Amino acid sequence: MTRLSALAHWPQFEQEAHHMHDVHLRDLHQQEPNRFDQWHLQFDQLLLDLSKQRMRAETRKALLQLAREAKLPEAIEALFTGQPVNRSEQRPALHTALRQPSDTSLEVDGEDIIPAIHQTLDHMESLVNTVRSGQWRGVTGHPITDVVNLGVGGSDLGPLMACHALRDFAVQPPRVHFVSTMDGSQLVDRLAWLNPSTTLFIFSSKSFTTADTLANAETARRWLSQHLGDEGLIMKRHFIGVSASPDKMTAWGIPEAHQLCFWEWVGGRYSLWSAIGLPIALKIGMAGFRELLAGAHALDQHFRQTPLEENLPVMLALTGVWNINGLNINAHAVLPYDGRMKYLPAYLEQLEMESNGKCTTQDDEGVDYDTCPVLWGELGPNAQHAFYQLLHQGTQAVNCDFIAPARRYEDVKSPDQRQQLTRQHRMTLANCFAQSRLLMLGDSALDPTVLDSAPRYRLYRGNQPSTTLLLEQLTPYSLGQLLALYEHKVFVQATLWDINPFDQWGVEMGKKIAIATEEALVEQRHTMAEFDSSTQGLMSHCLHQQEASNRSDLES
Ligand SMILES: O=P(O)(O)OC[C@H]1O[C@](O)(CO)[C@@H](O)[C@@H]1O
Repeated sequence: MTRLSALAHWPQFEQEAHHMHDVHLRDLHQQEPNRFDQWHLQFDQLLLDLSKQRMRAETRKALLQLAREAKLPEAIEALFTGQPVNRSEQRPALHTALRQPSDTSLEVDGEDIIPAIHQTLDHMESLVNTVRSGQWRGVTGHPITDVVNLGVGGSDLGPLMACHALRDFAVQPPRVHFVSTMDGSQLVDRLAWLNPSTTLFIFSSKSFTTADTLANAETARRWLSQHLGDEGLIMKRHFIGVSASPDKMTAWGIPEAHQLCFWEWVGGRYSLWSAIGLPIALKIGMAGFRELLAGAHALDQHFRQTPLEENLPVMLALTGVWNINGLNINAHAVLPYDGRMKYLPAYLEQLEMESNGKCTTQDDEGVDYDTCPVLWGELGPNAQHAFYQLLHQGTQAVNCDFIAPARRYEDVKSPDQRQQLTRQHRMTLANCFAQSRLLMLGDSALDPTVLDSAPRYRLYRGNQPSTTLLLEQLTPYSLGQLLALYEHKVFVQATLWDINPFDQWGVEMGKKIAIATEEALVEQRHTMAEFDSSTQGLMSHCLHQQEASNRSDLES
Protein backbone atom coordinates (compact mmCIF):
# COMPACT_ATOMS: atom_id res chain seq x y z
CA MET A 1 0.00 0.00 0.00
CA THR A 2 1.18 3.52 -0.72
CA ARG A 3 0.37 6.75 1.03
CA LEU A 4 -1.84 9.07 -1.02
CA SER A 5 0.85 11.75 -1.14
CA ALA A 6 3.43 9.24 -2.38
CA LEU A 7 1.41 8.19 -5.44
CA ALA A 8 2.94 9.14 -8.79
CA HIS A 9 -0.19 11.10 -9.74
CA TRP A 10 -0.23 13.17 -6.54
CA PRO A 11 1.63 16.16 -8.07
CA GLN A 12 -0.94 16.35 -10.87
CA PHE A 13 -3.69 16.30 -8.26
CA GLU A 14 -1.98 19.12 -6.36
CA GLN A 15 -1.64 21.11 -9.56
CA GLU A 16 -5.32 20.67 -10.24
CA ALA A 17 -6.13 21.77 -6.68
CA HIS A 18 -3.96 24.85 -7.17
CA HIS A 19 -5.80 25.67 -10.39
CA MET A 20 -9.24 25.25 -8.81
CA HIS A 21 -8.42 27.12 -5.62
CA ASP A 22 -9.99 30.41 -6.70
CA VAL A 23 -12.57 29.11 -9.16
CA HIS A 24 -16.13 29.98 -8.15
CA LEU A 25 -18.95 27.50 -8.69
CA ARG A 26 -20.84 30.30 -10.40
CA ASP A 27 -18.20 30.38 -13.15
CA LEU A 28 -18.20 26.61 -13.52
CA HIS A 29 -21.93 26.72 -14.12
CA GLN A 30 -21.64 29.55 -16.60
CA GLN A 31 -18.91 27.74 -18.53
CA GLU A 32 -20.76 24.42 -18.52
CA PRO A 33 -24.51 25.12 -18.74
CA ASN A 34 -25.39 21.42 -18.90
CA ARG A 35 -23.37 20.55 -15.78
CA PHE A 36 -26.17 18.41 -14.37
CA ASP A 37 -25.97 16.07 -17.39
CA GLN A 38 -22.22 15.78 -17.00
CA TRP A 39 -22.13 15.36 -13.24
CA HIS A 40 -25.07 13.25 -12.16
CA LEU A 41 -25.12 9.48 -11.83
CA GLN A 42 -28.06 7.21 -11.38
CA PHE A 43 -28.42 3.69 -10.12
CA ASP A 44 -31.71 1.96 -9.41
CA GLN A 45 -33.46 4.05 -6.70
CA LEU A 46 -30.66 6.59 -6.26
CA LEU A 47 -29.67 9.75 -8.08
CA LEU A 48 -26.35 11.33 -7.15
CA ASP A 49 -25.87 14.91 -8.30
CA LEU A 50 -22.30 16.19 -8.09
CA SER A 51 -22.85 19.20 -10.34
CA LYS A 52 -22.70 21.59 -7.38
CA GLN A 53 -19.20 20.41 -6.48
CA ARG A 54 -16.17 22.53 -7.29
CA MET A 55 -14.83 20.10 -9.85
CA ARG A 56 -14.18 20.12 -13.59
CA ALA A 57 -13.42 17.31 -16.04
CA GLU A 58 -9.69 17.51 -15.25
CA THR A 59 -10.47 17.13 -11.55
CA ARG A 60 -12.39 13.94 -12.17
CA LYS A 61 -9.51 12.65 -14.28
CA ALA A 62 -6.94 13.43 -11.58
CA LEU A 63 -9.06 11.71 -8.92
CA LEU A 64 -9.61 8.61 -11.04
CA GLN A 65 -5.90 8.38 -11.74
CA LEU A 66 -5.20 8.40 -8.01
CA ALA A 67 -7.89 5.78 -7.41
CA ARG A 68 -6.44 3.43 -10.03
CA GLU A 69 -2.93 3.96 -8.79
CA ALA A 70 -4.10 3.23 -5.22
CA LYS A 71 -5.36 -0.10 -6.66
CA LEU A 72 -8.97 0.62 -5.80
CA PRO A 73 -10.45 -2.10 -8.06
CA GLU A 74 -8.18 -4.68 -6.40
CA ALA A 75 -9.14 -3.39 -2.94
CA ILE A 76 -12.85 -3.72 -3.77
CA GLU A 77 -12.30 -7.31 -4.86
CA ALA A 78 -10.35 -8.03 -1.67
CA LEU A 79 -13.26 -6.65 0.40
CA PHE A 80 -15.89 -8.79 -1.30
CA THR A 81 -13.85 -11.98 -1.38
CA GLY A 82 -13.08 -12.01 2.33
CA GLN A 83 -9.40 -11.05 2.29
CA PRO A 84 -8.11 -9.80 5.67
CA VAL A 85 -8.70 -6.14 4.79
CA ASN A 86 -8.84 -5.28 8.50
CA ARG A 87 -5.09 -5.62 8.84
CA SER A 88 -4.59 -4.56 12.44
CA GLU A 89 -7.02 -7.27 13.56
CA GLN A 90 -6.07 -9.68 10.79
CA ARG A 91 -9.58 -10.42 9.63
CA PRO A 92 -11.95 -9.75 6.75
CA ALA A 93 -14.81 -7.23 6.88
CA LEU A 94 -17.72 -9.14 5.43
CA HIS A 95 -20.79 -6.99 6.01
CA THR A 96 -21.47 -7.41 2.28
CA ALA A 97 -21.80 -11.19 2.79
CA LEU A 98 -24.65 -10.54 5.25
CA ARG A 99 -26.79 -9.35 2.35
CA GLN A 100 -25.77 -12.02 -0.17
CA PRO A 101 -28.70 -14.18 -1.34
CA SER A 102 -28.91 -17.76 -0.09
CA ASP A 103 -28.15 -19.25 -3.50
CA THR A 104 -24.69 -17.67 -3.60
CA SER A 105 -21.56 -18.79 -1.80
CA LEU A 106 -18.47 -17.24 -0.29
CA GLU A 107 -15.59 -19.28 1.05
CA VAL A 108 -13.60 -17.89 3.94
CA ASP A 109 -10.81 -20.11 5.32
CA GLY A 110 -12.17 -23.03 3.30
CA GLU A 111 -15.73 -22.67 4.59
CA ASP A 112 -18.81 -21.32 2.81
CA ILE A 113 -20.18 -18.67 5.21
CA ILE A 114 -23.47 -17.98 3.41
CA PRO A 115 -25.49 -20.93 4.84
CA ALA A 116 -24.75 -19.85 8.45
CA ILE A 117 -25.81 -16.29 7.62
CA HIS A 118 -29.15 -17.52 6.31
CA GLN A 119 -29.64 -19.88 9.24
CA THR A 120 -29.32 -16.88 11.55
CA LEU A 121 -31.80 -14.94 9.42
CA ASP A 122 -34.21 -17.86 9.73
CA HIS A 123 -33.71 -17.99 13.49
CA MET A 124 -34.34 -14.25 13.61
CA GLU A 125 -37.50 -14.72 11.56
CA SER A 126 -38.86 -17.35 13.90
CA LEU A 127 -38.22 -15.14 16.96
CA VAL A 128 -39.79 -12.15 15.20
CA ASN A 129 -42.86 -14.14 14.24
CA THR A 130 -43.25 -15.58 17.72
CA VAL A 131 -43.19 -12.11 19.26
CA ARG A 132 -45.37 -10.47 16.64
CA SER A 133 -48.00 -13.19 16.63
CA GLY A 134 -48.41 -12.87 20.41
CA GLN A 135 -47.07 -16.38 21.02
CA TRP A 136 -44.08 -15.13 22.99
CA ARG A 137 -45.37 -14.80 26.53
CA GLY A 138 -43.83 -13.05 29.51
CA VAL A 139 -43.67 -14.78 32.91
CA THR A 140 -47.26 -13.80 33.70
CA GLY A 141 -48.50 -15.33 30.46
CA HIS A 142 -49.22 -12.05 28.69
CA PRO A 143 -48.05 -11.43 25.12
CA ILE A 144 -45.25 -8.92 24.48
CA THR A 145 -46.32 -5.38 23.66
CA ASP A 146 -42.97 -3.55 23.94
CA VAL A 147 -39.41 -4.44 22.98
CA VAL A 148 -36.49 -2.39 24.30
CA ASN A 149 -33.15 -2.57 22.50
CA LEU A 150 -30.28 -2.13 24.93
CA GLY A 151 -27.14 -1.31 22.96
CA VAL A 152 -24.80 1.51 22.07
CA GLY A 153 -22.74 2.63 19.05
CA GLY A 154 -23.20 0.17 16.21
CA SER A 155 -25.56 -1.90 18.37
CA ASP A 156 -27.92 1.06 18.60
CA LEU A 157 -27.40 3.73 15.95
CA GLY A 158 -28.13 1.63 12.84
CA PRO A 159 -31.31 -0.06 14.14
CA LEU A 160 -32.52 3.21 15.72
CA MET A 161 -31.97 5.13 12.49
CA ALA A 162 -33.61 2.45 10.30
CA CYS A 163 -36.62 1.95 12.61
CA HIS A 164 -37.28 5.67 12.57
CA ALA A 165 -36.71 6.00 8.82
CA LEU A 166 -39.01 3.07 8.04
CA ARG A 167 -41.76 3.80 10.52
CA ASP A 168 -44.31 4.10 7.67
CA PHE A 169 -43.73 0.38 7.14
CA ALA A 170 -44.27 -0.54 10.79
CA VAL A 171 -46.48 -3.50 11.52
CA GLN A 172 -47.41 -3.44 15.19
CA PRO A 173 -47.23 -4.99 17.71
CA PRO A 174 -44.74 -4.71 19.27
CA ARG A 175 -43.64 -1.14 19.93
CA VAL A 176 -39.85 -0.87 19.66
CA HIS A 177 -37.75 1.39 21.93
CA PHE A 178 -34.06 2.20 22.12
CA VAL A 179 -31.96 2.74 25.19
CA SER A 180 -28.28 3.52 24.88
CA THR A 181 -27.15 6.10 27.43
CA MET A 182 -24.83 4.86 30.15
CA ASP A 183 -26.32 7.21 32.75
CA GLY A 184 -29.61 5.31 32.77
CA SER A 185 -31.73 8.36 31.96
CA GLN A 186 -33.33 6.90 28.83
CA LEU A 187 -34.03 3.63 30.59
CA VAL A 188 -35.58 5.28 33.65
CA ASP A 189 -37.86 7.31 31.38
CA ARG A 190 -39.05 4.17 29.62
CA LEU A 191 -39.40 1.99 32.72
CA ALA A 192 -41.67 4.60 34.23
CA TRP A 193 -44.48 3.63 31.89
CA LEU A 194 -43.57 0.17 30.55
CA ASN A 195 -45.36 -2.89 31.89
CA PRO A 196 -42.79 -5.47 33.05
CA SER A 197 -45.15 -8.36 32.25
CA THR A 198 -45.28 -7.43 28.57
CA THR A 199 -41.78 -6.05 27.99
CA LEU A 200 -38.97 -7.90 26.24
CA PHE A 201 -35.38 -6.63 26.25
CA ILE A 202 -32.84 -7.21 23.51
CA PHE A 203 -29.32 -7.21 24.99
CA SER A 204 -27.45 -6.14 21.89
CA SER A 205 -23.66 -6.04 22.01
CA LYS A 206 -21.11 -7.52 19.65
CA SER A 207 -18.54 -7.89 22.42
CA PHE A 208 -21.01 -8.38 25.28
CA THR A 209 -18.54 -6.45 27.43
CA THR A 210 -19.61 -2.86 26.76
CA ALA A 211 -20.03 -1.19 30.16
CA ASP A 212 -22.88 1.08 29.01
CA THR A 213 -25.05 -1.81 27.83
CA LEU A 214 -24.13 -4.13 30.72
CA ALA A 215 -25.21 -1.42 33.17
CA ASN A 216 -28.54 -0.84 31.40
CA ALA A 217 -29.19 -4.60 31.12
CA GLU A 218 -28.50 -5.04 34.84
CA THR A 219 -30.94 -2.23 35.69
CA ALA A 220 -33.55 -3.84 33.43
CA ARG A 221 -33.01 -7.25 35.02
CA ARG A 222 -33.44 -5.79 38.52
CA TRP A 223 -36.59 -3.92 37.46
CA LEU A 224 -38.07 -7.13 36.07
CA SER A 225 -37.23 -9.18 39.12
CA GLN A 226 -38.58 -6.52 41.48
CA HIS A 227 -41.93 -6.72 39.69
CA LEU A 228 -42.04 -10.32 38.52
CA GLY A 229 -39.88 -12.29 40.96
CA ASP A 230 -38.50 -15.48 39.45
CA GLU A 231 -35.00 -14.64 38.03
CA GLY A 232 -34.75 -17.87 36.05
CA LEU A 233 -38.01 -17.38 34.22
CA ILE A 234 -37.23 -13.72 33.62
CA MET A 235 -34.05 -14.65 31.78
CA LYS A 236 -36.03 -17.12 29.67
CA ARG A 237 -39.01 -14.95 28.85
CA HIS A 238 -37.80 -11.35 28.91
CA PHE A 239 -34.38 -11.29 27.25
CA ILE A 240 -33.00 -11.98 23.80
CA GLY A 241 -29.24 -11.69 23.34
CA VAL A 242 -27.48 -10.58 20.16
CA SER A 243 -23.72 -10.91 20.11
CA ALA A 244 -20.62 -12.37 18.50
CA SER A 245 -19.83 -13.95 21.85
CA PRO A 246 -22.31 -16.75 22.67
CA ASP A 247 -20.33 -17.86 25.75
CA LYS A 248 -20.75 -14.46 27.35
CA MET A 249 -24.49 -14.45 26.58
CA THR A 250 -24.78 -17.87 28.26
CA ALA A 251 -22.75 -16.69 31.25
CA TRP A 252 -25.10 -13.71 31.62
CA GLY A 253 -28.02 -16.12 31.71
CA ILE A 254 -29.59 -15.89 28.26
CA PRO A 255 -30.76 -19.32 27.09
CA GLU A 256 -29.23 -20.60 23.85
CA ALA A 257 -32.57 -20.65 22.04
CA HIS A 258 -32.84 -16.89 22.57
CA GLN A 259 -29.32 -16.06 21.46
CA LEU A 260 -28.75 -14.62 17.99
CA CYS A 261 -25.13 -14.79 16.98
CA PHE A 262 -23.02 -13.02 14.44
CA TRP A 263 -19.36 -13.03 13.62
CA GLU A 264 -16.15 -11.24 14.51
CA TRP A 265 -15.77 -10.25 10.86
CA VAL A 266 -18.79 -7.94 11.13
CA GLY A 267 -17.68 -4.52 12.42
CA GLY A 268 -20.03 -2.92 14.98
CA ARG A 269 -20.85 0.07 12.76
CA TYR A 270 -21.44 -2.28 9.82
CA SER A 271 -23.66 -4.65 11.78
CA LEU A 272 -27.24 -3.55 11.19
CA TRP A 273 -27.46 -6.18 8.44
CA SER A 274 -26.76 -8.95 10.96
CA ALA A 275 -28.90 -10.05 13.91
CA ILE A 276 -28.18 -6.59 15.34
CA GLY A 277 -30.97 -5.59 12.94
CA LEU A 278 -33.51 -7.55 15.04
CA PRO A 279 -35.34 -4.37 16.18
CA ILE A 280 -35.78 -3.40 12.51
CA ALA A 281 -37.25 -6.81 11.72
CA LEU A 282 -39.56 -6.51 14.72
CA LYS A 283 -40.66 -3.07 13.58
CA ILE A 284 -41.23 -3.67 9.86
CA GLY A 285 -41.48 -7.44 9.73
CA MET A 286 -38.95 -9.90 8.38
CA ALA A 287 -40.06 -9.37 4.77
CA GLY A 288 -39.24 -5.68 5.14
CA PHE A 289 -35.86 -6.50 6.67
CA ARG A 290 -35.07 -8.79 3.74
CA GLU A 291 -35.97 -5.90 1.39
CA LEU A 292 -33.43 -3.73 3.21
CA LEU A 293 -30.81 -6.44 2.63
CA ALA A 294 -31.83 -6.76 -1.03
CA GLY A 295 -31.42 -3.02 -1.62
CA ALA A 296 -27.95 -3.09 -0.07
CA HIS A 297 -27.01 -6.16 -2.10
CA ALA A 298 -28.05 -4.45 -5.35
CA LEU A 299 -25.78 -1.52 -4.45
CA ASP A 300 -22.98 -3.97 -3.59
CA GLN A 301 -23.24 -5.47 -7.07
CA HIS A 302 -23.15 -2.00 -8.59
CA PHE A 303 -20.07 -1.11 -6.52
CA ARG A 304 -18.26 -4.29 -7.46
CA GLN A 305 -19.09 -4.33 -11.16
CA THR A 306 -19.36 -0.75 -12.41
CA PRO A 307 -16.44 1.16 -13.92
CA LEU A 308 -15.02 3.68 -11.46
CA GLU A 309 -16.24 6.80 -13.27
CA GLU A 310 -19.88 5.58 -13.27
CA ASN A 311 -19.75 4.06 -9.83
CA LEU A 312 -21.84 5.99 -7.26
CA PRO A 313 -19.92 5.14 -4.07
CA VAL A 314 -16.59 5.66 -5.84
CA MET A 315 -17.53 9.08 -7.21
CA LEU A 316 -19.11 10.15 -3.89
CA ALA A 317 -15.91 9.14 -2.10
CA LEU A 318 -13.58 10.80 -4.61
CA THR A 319 -15.59 14.00 -4.29
CA GLY A 320 -14.93 13.85 -0.55
CA VAL A 321 -11.21 13.31 -1.12
CA TRP A 322 -11.20 16.30 -3.45
CA ASN A 323 -12.86 18.54 -0.89
CA ILE A 324 -10.56 17.44 1.92
CA ASN A 325 -7.21 16.99 0.20
CA GLY A 326 -7.68 19.30 -2.77
CA LEU A 327 -9.74 22.20 -1.42
CA ASN A 328 -8.86 21.81 2.30
CA ILE A 329 -12.53 21.65 3.29
CA ASN A 330 -12.59 19.62 6.47
CA ALA A 331 -16.16 20.04 7.59
CA HIS A 332 -18.98 17.93 6.23
CA ALA A 333 -22.68 18.38 6.98
CA VAL A 334 -25.34 15.71 6.37
CA LEU A 335 -28.71 17.35 5.76
CA PRO A 336 -31.69 15.05 5.19
CA TYR A 337 -34.86 16.76 3.97
CA ASP A 338 -37.25 14.18 5.42
CA GLY A 339 -38.19 13.97 9.10
CA ARG A 340 -37.97 10.19 8.97
CA MET A 341 -34.21 10.45 8.43
CA LYS A 342 -33.68 12.25 11.74
CA TYR A 343 -31.11 9.76 13.00
CA LEU A 344 -29.18 9.39 9.75
CA PRO A 345 -26.59 12.06 10.67
CA ALA A 346 -25.79 10.34 13.99
CA TYR A 347 -25.47 6.99 12.23
CA LEU A 348 -23.14 8.45 9.61
CA GLU A 349 -21.10 10.21 12.28
CA GLN A 350 -20.12 6.81 13.64
CA LEU A 351 -19.80 5.15 10.25
CA GLU A 352 -17.48 7.81 8.86
CA MET A 353 -15.60 9.13 11.86
CA GLU A 354 -15.06 5.84 13.71
CA SER A 355 -13.97 4.25 10.44
CA ASN A 356 -11.77 6.93 8.95
CA GLY A 357 -10.81 9.12 11.89
CA LYS A 358 -7.26 7.73 11.63
CA CYS A 359 -3.79 9.18 11.22
CA THR A 360 -1.70 6.09 10.55
CA THR A 361 -1.38 4.12 7.33
CA GLN A 362 -1.92 0.39 6.98
CA ASP A 363 1.87 0.05 7.38
CA ASP A 364 1.70 2.02 10.63
CA GLU A 365 3.31 5.19 9.34
CA GLY A 366 1.96 8.67 9.95
CA VAL A 367 -0.10 10.23 7.17
CA ASP A 368 0.94 13.66 5.88
CA TYR A 369 -2.53 14.62 4.62
CA ASP A 370 -5.95 15.06 6.15
CA THR A 371 -8.30 12.08 6.38
CA CYS A 372 -11.88 12.03 7.69
CA PRO A 373 -13.57 15.44 7.97
CA VAL A 374 -15.57 16.52 11.00
CA LEU A 375 -19.01 15.29 10.07
CA TRP A 376 -22.24 16.35 11.69
CA GLY A 377 -25.79 16.96 10.64
CA GLU A 378 -29.41 17.59 11.36
CA LEU A 379 -32.68 17.55 9.48
CA GLY A 380 -32.12 20.16 6.77
CA PRO A 381 -35.30 22.21 7.25
CA ASN A 382 -34.66 22.46 11.01
CA ALA A 383 -30.98 23.22 10.50
CA GLN A 384 -32.01 26.10 8.23
CA HIS A 385 -33.29 27.75 11.41
CA ALA A 386 -30.24 26.79 13.40
CA PHE A 387 -26.80 26.56 11.78
CA TYR A 388 -27.27 27.45 8.09
CA GLN A 389 -26.15 30.96 9.02
CA LEU A 390 -22.65 29.50 9.32
CA LEU A 391 -22.98 27.68 5.99
CA HIS A 392 -23.91 30.88 4.22
CA GLN A 393 -21.79 33.49 5.94
CA GLY A 394 -19.35 31.80 8.33
CA THR A 395 -15.60 31.62 7.83
CA GLN A 396 -15.57 27.82 7.38
CA ALA A 397 -16.12 26.11 4.07
CA VAL A 398 -18.43 23.11 4.54
CA ASN A 399 -19.16 20.30 2.12
CA CYS A 400 -22.87 19.43 2.41
CA ASP A 401 -24.87 16.32 1.52
CA PHE A 402 -28.51 17.14 0.81
CA ILE A 403 -30.64 13.98 0.94
CA ALA A 404 -34.34 13.70 0.05
CA PRO A 405 -36.93 11.34 -1.42
CA ALA A 406 -38.32 12.56 -4.75
CA ARG A 407 -41.81 11.19 -4.02
CA ARG A 408 -43.81 10.90 -0.83
CA TYR A 409 -47.33 10.57 0.61
CA GLU A 410 -48.75 8.77 -2.43
CA ASP A 411 -50.54 6.20 -0.31
CA VAL A 412 -52.24 8.59 2.14
CA LYS A 413 -55.89 7.54 2.03
CA SER A 414 -57.72 10.81 2.61
CA PRO A 415 -57.52 12.93 -0.60
CA ASP A 416 -57.57 16.16 1.39
CA GLN A 417 -54.75 15.10 3.67
CA ARG A 418 -52.79 13.69 0.73
CA GLN A 419 -53.04 17.02 -1.05
CA GLN A 420 -51.90 18.97 1.99
CA LEU A 421 -49.04 16.59 2.81
CA THR A 422 -47.95 16.51 -0.83
CA ARG A 423 -47.75 20.27 -0.65
CA GLN A 424 -45.57 20.00 2.47
CA HIS A 425 -43.29 17.58 0.65
CA ARG A 426 -43.06 19.96 -2.33
CA MET A 427 -42.20 22.81 0.04
CA THR A 428 -39.47 20.66 1.60
CA LEU A 429 -37.95 19.80 -1.79
CA ALA A 430 -38.13 23.45 -2.79
CA ASN A 431 -36.19 24.42 0.33
CA CYS A 432 -33.63 21.70 -0.29
CA PHE A 433 -32.98 22.85 -3.86
CA ALA A 434 -33.10 26.55 -2.96
CA GLN A 435 -30.50 26.15 -0.21
CA SER A 436 -28.00 24.18 -2.28
CA ARG A 437 -28.45 26.67 -5.12
CA LEU A 438 -27.82 29.67 -2.90
CA LEU A 439 -24.83 27.98 -1.29
CA MET A 440 -23.44 27.37 -4.76
CA LEU A 441 -24.10 30.66 -6.52
CA GLY A 442 -24.31 33.28 -3.80
CA ASP A 443 -26.98 35.94 -3.87
CA SER A 444 -25.82 38.28 -6.63
CA ALA A 445 -26.25 35.60 -9.30
CA LEU A 446 -29.75 34.87 -8.09
CA ASP A 447 -31.22 38.26 -7.42
CA PRO A 448 -30.49 41.20 -9.75
CA THR A 449 -31.69 43.63 -7.06
CA VAL A 450 -28.70 42.72 -4.88
CA LEU A 451 -26.37 45.68 -5.21
CA ASP A 452 -22.60 45.60 -5.03
CA SER A 453 -22.93 48.51 -2.66
CA ALA A 454 -25.01 46.47 -0.19
CA PRO A 455 -23.41 46.13 3.24
CA ARG A 456 -21.14 43.12 3.49
CA TYR A 457 -23.17 41.55 6.30
CA ARG A 458 -26.02 41.07 3.85
CA LEU A 459 -24.00 39.31 1.17
CA TYR A 460 -23.91 35.62 0.44
CA ARG A 461 -20.62 34.72 -1.15
CA GLY A 462 -21.71 31.27 -2.42
CA ASN A 463 -19.09 28.79 -3.65
CA GLN A 464 -19.99 26.26 -0.93
CA PRO A 465 -19.89 22.80 -2.50
CA SER A 466 -22.69 20.31 -2.04
CA THR A 467 -23.89 16.93 -3.22
CA THR A 468 -27.57 16.10 -3.63
CA LEU A 469 -28.78 12.55 -3.22
CA LEU A 470 -32.33 11.78 -4.26
CA LEU A 471 -34.07 8.53 -3.42
CA GLU A 472 -37.08 7.62 -5.55
CA GLN A 473 -39.06 7.05 -2.34
CA LEU A 474 -37.92 6.13 1.16
CA THR A 475 -38.51 2.36 1.41
CA PRO A 476 -36.62 -0.52 3.05
CA TYR A 477 -35.06 -1.28 -0.35
CA SER A 478 -33.92 2.28 -1.11
CA LEU A 479 -32.67 2.80 2.46
CA GLY A 480 -30.57 -0.36 2.02
CA GLN A 481 -29.04 1.21 -1.08
CA LEU A 482 -28.39 4.53 0.61
CA LEU A 483 -26.62 2.95 3.58
CA ALA A 484 -24.52 0.62 1.43
CA LEU A 485 -23.59 3.65 -0.68
CA TYR A 486 -22.14 5.41 2.37
CA GLU A 487 -20.44 2.25 3.65
CA HIS A 488 -18.63 1.84 0.35
CA LYS A 489 -17.83 5.53 0.16
CA VAL A 490 -16.00 5.15 3.48
CA PHE A 491 -14.10 2.13 2.15
CA VAL A 492 -13.02 3.92 -1.03
CA GLN A 493 -11.75 6.90 0.93
CA ALA A 494 -9.88 4.63 3.34
CA THR A 495 -8.25 2.92 0.36
CA LEU A 496 -7.02 6.22 -1.06
CA TRP A 497 -5.84 7.43 2.35
CA ASP A 498 -4.21 4.02 2.98
CA ILE A 499 -5.87 3.66 6.38
CA ASN A 500 -7.82 0.80 7.97
CA PRO A 501 -11.55 1.69 8.20
CA PHE A 502 -12.44 -1.45 10.16
CA ASP A 503 -10.67 -1.04 13.51
CA GLN A 504 -11.21 1.55 16.27
CA TRP A 505 -8.20 1.46 18.57
CA GLY A 506 -8.82 5.10 19.46
CA VAL A 507 -11.77 4.20 21.69
CA GLU A 508 -10.07 1.57 23.87
CA MET A 509 -7.92 3.57 26.27
CA GLY A 510 -10.83 5.77 27.38
CA LYS A 511 -12.82 2.67 28.38
CA LYS A 512 -9.87 1.27 30.31
CA ILE A 513 -9.09 4.34 32.36
CA ALA A 514 -12.80 4.94 33.06
CA ILE A 515 -12.78 1.67 35.03
CA ALA A 516 -9.86 2.82 37.19
CA THR A 517 -11.51 6.22 37.62
CA GLU A 518 -14.76 4.65 38.81
CA GLU A 519 -12.84 2.50 41.30
CA ALA A 520 -11.16 5.61 42.65
CA LEU A 521 -14.55 7.32 42.98
CA VAL A 522 -15.97 4.35 44.88
CA GLU A 523 -12.97 4.22 47.18
CA GLN A 524 -12.86 8.02 47.42
CA ARG A 525 -9.21 7.99 46.28
CA HIS A 526 -9.73 11.29 44.51
CA THR A 527 -6.61 12.92 45.87
CA MET A 528 -4.22 10.24 44.65
CA ALA A 529 -1.24 11.28 42.62
CA GLU A 530 -2.22 8.94 39.77
CA PHE A 531 -4.72 11.63 38.75
CA ASP A 532 -3.83 15.02 37.34
CA SER A 533 -4.93 18.12 39.20
CA SER A 534 -7.86 18.83 36.89
CA THR A 535 -9.33 15.35 37.35
CA GLN A 536 -8.63 15.39 41.10
CA GLY A 537 -10.42 18.72 41.38
CA LEU A 538 -13.49 17.51 39.48
CA MET A 539 -13.69 14.28 41.48
CA SER A 540 -13.35 16.13 44.79
CA HIS A 541 -16.06 18.56 43.78
CA CYS A 542 -18.54 15.76 42.98
CA LEU A 543 -17.68 13.79 46.10
CA HIS A 544 -18.20 16.87 48.26
CA GLN A 545 -21.54 17.50 46.58
CA GLN A 546 -22.54 13.90 47.30
CA GLU A 547 -21.43 14.15 50.93
CA ALA A 548 -23.45 17.34 51.35
CA SER A 549 -26.50 15.67 49.84
CA ASN A 550 -26.06 12.59 52.10
CA ARG A 551 -25.82 14.88 55.15
CA SER A 552 -29.01 16.73 54.26
CA ASP A 553 -30.77 13.37 53.72
CA LEU A 554 -29.75 12.30 57.24
CA GLU A 555 -30.86 15.60 58.76
CA SER A 556 -34.29 15.57 57.15
O1 LIG B 1 -21.61 -3.87 20.24
P1 LIG B 1 -20.67 -3.56 21.34
O2 LIG B 1 -19.57 -4.56 21.46
O3 LIG B 1 -21.39 -3.37 22.64
O4 LIG B 1 -19.94 -2.20 20.99
C1 LIG B 1 -20.65 -1.01 20.84
C2 LIG B 1 -19.81 0.02 20.14
O5 LIG B 1 -18.66 0.31 20.91
C3 LIG B 1 -17.54 0.48 20.06
O6 LIG B 1 -16.72 -0.62 20.19
C4 LIG B 1 -16.80 1.73 20.41
O7 LIG B 1 -16.52 1.78 21.79
C5 LIG B 1 -18.13 0.57 18.66
O8 LIG B 1 -17.22 0.24 17.69
C6 LIG B 1 -19.28 -0.36 18.78
O9 LIG B 1 -20.21 -0.18 17.77
